[in-house]
Amino acid sequence: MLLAMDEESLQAALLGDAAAEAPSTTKVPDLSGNADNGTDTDPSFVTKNSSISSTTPMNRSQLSSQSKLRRLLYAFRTMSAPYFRESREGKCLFGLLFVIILVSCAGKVYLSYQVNYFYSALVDKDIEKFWEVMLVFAIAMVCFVPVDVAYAFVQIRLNIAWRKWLTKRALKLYFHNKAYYSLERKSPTRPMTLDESIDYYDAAANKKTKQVDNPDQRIQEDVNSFTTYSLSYFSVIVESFVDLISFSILLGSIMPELFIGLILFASFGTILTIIIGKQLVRLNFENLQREADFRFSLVRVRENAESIAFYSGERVEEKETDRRLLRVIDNSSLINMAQMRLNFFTISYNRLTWILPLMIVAPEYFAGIVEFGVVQQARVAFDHILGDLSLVISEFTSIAQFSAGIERLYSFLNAMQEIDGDRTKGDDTFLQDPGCGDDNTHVETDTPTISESFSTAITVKDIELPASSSLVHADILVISNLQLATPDNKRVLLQNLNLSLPEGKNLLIVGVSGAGKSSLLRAVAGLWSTGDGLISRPNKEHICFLPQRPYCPPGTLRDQLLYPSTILNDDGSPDSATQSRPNPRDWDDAALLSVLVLVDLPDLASRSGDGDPIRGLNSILDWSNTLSLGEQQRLAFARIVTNRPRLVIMDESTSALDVKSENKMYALLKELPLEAEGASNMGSTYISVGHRPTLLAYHDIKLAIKDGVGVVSEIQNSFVVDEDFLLG
Ligand SMILES: Nc1ncnc2c1ncn2[C@@H]1O[C@H](COP(=O)(O)OP(=O)(O)OP(=O)(O)O)[C@@H](O)[C@H]1O
Repeated sequence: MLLAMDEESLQAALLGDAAAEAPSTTKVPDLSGNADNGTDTDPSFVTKNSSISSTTPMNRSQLSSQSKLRRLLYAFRTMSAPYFRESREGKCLFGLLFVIILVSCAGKVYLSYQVNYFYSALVDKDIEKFWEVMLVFAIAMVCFVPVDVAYAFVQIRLNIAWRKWLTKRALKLYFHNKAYYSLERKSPTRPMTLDESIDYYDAAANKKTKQVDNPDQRIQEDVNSFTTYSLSYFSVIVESFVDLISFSILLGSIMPELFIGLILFASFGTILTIIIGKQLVRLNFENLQREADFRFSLVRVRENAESIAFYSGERVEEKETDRRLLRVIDNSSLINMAQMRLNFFTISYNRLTWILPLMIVAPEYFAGIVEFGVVQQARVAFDHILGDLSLVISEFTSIAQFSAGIERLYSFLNAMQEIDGDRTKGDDTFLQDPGCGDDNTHVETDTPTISESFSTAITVKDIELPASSSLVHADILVISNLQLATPDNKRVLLQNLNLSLPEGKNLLIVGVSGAGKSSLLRAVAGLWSTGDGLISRPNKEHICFLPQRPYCPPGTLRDQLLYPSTILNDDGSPDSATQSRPNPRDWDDAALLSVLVLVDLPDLASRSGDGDPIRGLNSILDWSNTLSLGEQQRLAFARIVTNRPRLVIMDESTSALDVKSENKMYALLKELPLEAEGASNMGSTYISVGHRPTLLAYHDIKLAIKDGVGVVSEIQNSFVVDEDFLLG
């Protein structure tokens, strides 16, 4: 039982010494992140474990091991406390659950006394007493049914509420300041080779990097198991504690020798279980990771089904999924072996508990020292105390899974905290609500790597745009002394770039493939910040980015047309995060159908609605796989019409269109009246990245990127295909 153990042996058991256990060929993820050198790299633990540095090498493993349990408890506390601090419902349900558990325990103790009377009445053939006890049993049964039902109900209700809160909070943190993008950028390019993947995940587990794998699994599965396990352990621990105290008093008073034997027996069993089963924690940690990797490989196939089918790449995919499956199976076999070793012990231990109390009590009964009823009562008390003291033995497998889950979830939430430049670090702010809609334009995605080449990051600032009546064409984009490097800081893509773009003038960015054109757009969007310099551009509400690969969110055709202004609150008002965008309600069916005509998709709605265009607007399809790439690109232009941004930034967003359609889309941009508040009466200003010479005709200024240098020039004659296109 947790309470009866000394901390050192318990933590050693729960977390194991992974490094000692590891076979020499496999690196084992160390759950503490400090096994290698005794230095904890997680800043949130530094002050707590600062004593480690002053310890002698002999004590280091002990201390390191001790910090593992502390780390686990610390992670548990920082993840669980915010909910109960913030939520009134959580506090009430928790209090109610606690009271119900106490009532339930009191009932059990009371009934154990009745068991004593019951058996004594049987042995004495005391009919009156027998029926008296039976009546008490009947009343108790009626009274305890609602208590037991309420127990289960409140526990599940609290679990649902807590899971909802924690998942929503994790999602908020995940989406705030584009943490989802930053986390993904820190992940390796998939698919990895088996060895690379092991190295990568070990690095993540050791916190040498801030990489976290499979955030989807952590949000969907790990949060759920964290709340479920936490509550069930809370119930079990409170129950066991009350049980232990009351039955210890009972057994100690009626049979002290049995009580002492029991304590020794349970302590011995717990320590041995921990020693035998400690490997299970590490194996369970890996199990979660490998299962998620396996699932991810299948999701990837589903998402890229057409490309794989064209390549006939089934064998490659099958081999890769097989390899990932094998990793799951290998680990499952190891878990099975470890479980078998544990079972050998626990099953023998449990069998022994059948005869042990009888062996101790029988001599006293035969000697006539105690009555039969007392023997029974002692047995009941023995069973209870043994169950309480053997909690670690009986629950070891699930404790191991719980520990692995805590570690995974904590490292995920911690990575999001670290990545988000807006968030202050510390226990009190760990799961703090980041608020909504006020993301920093500057995403600190890559700050940790900057120091190698740059002492500062690129600064992105919002420009205040003049109102529509303004005759002066103010600058809509200003780039000053920009140095841009790749996030890994290995390559400088742009040096000393200066550029001003007045509103109403359109910019074309050209250069060979890999020159850094898309990267410049990423810097303007605030996604990449490795480098130096200043970028001033309008607030993101006034910008629309059309990425190289069109994106179709899940939803109706209407949602595709309005994205990203599709969010409405429950009362029908626009979401506060997108308030400056047009209200989706302003776009009725007829207006949306006319937008489809504008972007050359006149029959899309009726096609999608089996002849009924209104039905088509509300139909939900897998748009990415239903529409051709060119259709998806035209749909992206439709979003510009509905969202009316002041600045449109396009990354090869007409690459799949024929020249005529391309011309039509650009003409649309030039003529598009801007209705958004404060907009000018000229069309949208746009910036394009592209390789086609035909694009020259739609732009006024050209930025040619070559060997890290950007040259800005006016486009004089769009009919001359200049050398930037021919030579790159
Ligand atoms: N996450 C990343 N980490 C490191 N390097 C990257 C990353 N993403 C892109 N790069 C590299 O940065 C360079 C510039 O990429 P970018 O996408 O800007 O090229 P581009 O000029 O838009 O090319 P294309 O015309 O082919 O789209 C490329 O060499 C690319 O390999």
